[in-house]
Amino acid sequence: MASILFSPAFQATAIFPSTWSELNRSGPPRLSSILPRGRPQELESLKVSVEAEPRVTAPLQLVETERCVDGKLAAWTSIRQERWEGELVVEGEIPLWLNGTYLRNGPGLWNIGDYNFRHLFDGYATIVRLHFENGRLFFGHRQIESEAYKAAMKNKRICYREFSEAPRPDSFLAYVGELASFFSGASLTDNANTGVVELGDGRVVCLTETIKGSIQINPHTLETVGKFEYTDNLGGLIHSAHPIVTETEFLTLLPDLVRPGYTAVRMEPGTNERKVIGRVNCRGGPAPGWVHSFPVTEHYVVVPEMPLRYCAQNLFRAEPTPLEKFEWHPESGSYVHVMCKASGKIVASVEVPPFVTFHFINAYEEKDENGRATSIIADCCEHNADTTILAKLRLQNLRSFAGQDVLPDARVGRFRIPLDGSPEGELEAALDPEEHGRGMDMCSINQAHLGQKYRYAYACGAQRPCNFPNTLTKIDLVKKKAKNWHDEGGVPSEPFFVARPGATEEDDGVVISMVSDKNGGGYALVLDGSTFEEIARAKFPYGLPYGLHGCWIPKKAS
Ligand SMILES: CC1=C(/C=C/C(C)=C\C=C\C(C)=C\C=C\C=C(C)\C=C\C=O)C(C)(C)CCC1
Ligand SMILES: [Fe+2]
Repeated sequence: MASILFSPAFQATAIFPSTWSELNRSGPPRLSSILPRGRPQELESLKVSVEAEPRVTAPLQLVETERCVDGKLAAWTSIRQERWEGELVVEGEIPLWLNGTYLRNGPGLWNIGDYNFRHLFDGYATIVRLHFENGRLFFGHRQIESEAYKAAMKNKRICYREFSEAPRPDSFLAYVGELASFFSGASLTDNANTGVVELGDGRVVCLTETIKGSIQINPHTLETVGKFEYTDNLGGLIHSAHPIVTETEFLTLLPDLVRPGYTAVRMEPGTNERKVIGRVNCRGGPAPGWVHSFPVTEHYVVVPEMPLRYCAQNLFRAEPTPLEKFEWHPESGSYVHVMCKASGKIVASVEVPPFVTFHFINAYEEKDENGRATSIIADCCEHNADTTILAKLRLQNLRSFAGQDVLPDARVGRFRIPLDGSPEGELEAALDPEEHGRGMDMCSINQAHLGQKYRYAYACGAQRPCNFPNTLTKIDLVKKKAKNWHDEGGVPSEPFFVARPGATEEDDGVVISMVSDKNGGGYALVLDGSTFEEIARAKFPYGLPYGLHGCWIPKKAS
């Protein structure tokens, strides 16, 4: 019997489903008591009993090096337990107008017992919830119960093809029992670990790049509601991980791996049916370029075709390949296509310099004096056309930082796409990348400026030397300057901007992030959107794995 002291901050409901406990037999100790509820300030220091479970020589053990231990970044370690919920003690002041829920999704479990996954993007999804209510902050996390996760828990081995991991054929066949499935989309994962969106009708859906990996959750309990089934017959295996979601529509791109091209589709709130807006054929290469995200303007869908292209063989290959599911084809050219949202017609298709991006920031139309669009500006987090960032995100590299500056340079890549029929578009840095330490990814903007002219972007930048973006940066695209926030030795996740209700200035609001600190712990962070100064933080009961993307669900007016 061991005991640890938790600060009064944590009034926990600690729940350990048998699957988790079985999986991590030698893992973290179990909280055996359920702590009282009440204002944290009113609670005494709580002594929580923990019992270490007997170590067994089962195939599934949480390996010592994978554990979230003090003094080691929790960002690259598996989540400690399947779920937790409680109130956090807030240092500083959360603005009283900030009422609602920030949900953040990401890969949080990178091992099945002593079997360790290779890549950041392989982990089974962990959804985290920060609920803000009248200055108070409630926190929770939970595993998403995808088929891939449930099968791994049940069979104690990986059963579906993840980003860089593939099951041994006998694992999947034993699970699904059909030879044909191994070579079809059925063996691909539904591990919805990449993002989370609230649809216009209030349903909350976790996403990854497989269409089958669209999973509805309950935003209050984080419970998995079930698979989000699309009722149309559009078929296909993959879609962009980042649909554009507003109160009135859900837009996404479906890459066509058979006849290389992209179909843009729209789904209306209250329905599960995607309708085709239009299609564009690829201009180069054997397969469509990877389209993790794409931007829109008021009237157009911008379809990027990057030379980092899907590779159908790699999707079904058992052995890891250098670029995972992709191949680099610089000779195939790089293009940007512009599709009219109303008619589906292609109004521009230009060749651009080579680029590598996961995340578009925003796009807008530049207009002439008659209000006619003359060109499109589209901004993205651009990795200097260098694919090495994918390998840098392997867990072994992330976990082995020894002070060398190994993070490849990135910039805000600004495309200018002429709408006058010119064959070429431009791509340049929107500001000197030194402003943000030459690190640039995981961006957000004020959503009121989606598809519109905008001035500010929030992202993760770098303070070098580093092996991963380690700052939060606020970029002023007009002054071409950045304000940077940094906690030495820490790793912050996507800075998410939430506008103050009634605000008239673009940066009037807060920026929410979650930070893994150098001591193995972590905290929720709230920065002022305008000054970019810290206004509040709240320590988590333990450090969390790195998360990818979130969404804000404002408190509904009663
Ligand atoms: C890509 C395919 C799949 C899986 C994709 C997944 C699970 C996630 C992709 C996440 C990305 C691209 C995140 C990017 C983050 C960038 C960072 C943090 C950069 C920092 C550098 O500065 C499936 C689902 C396996 C299917 C096939 C295709
Ligand atoms: Fe993403």
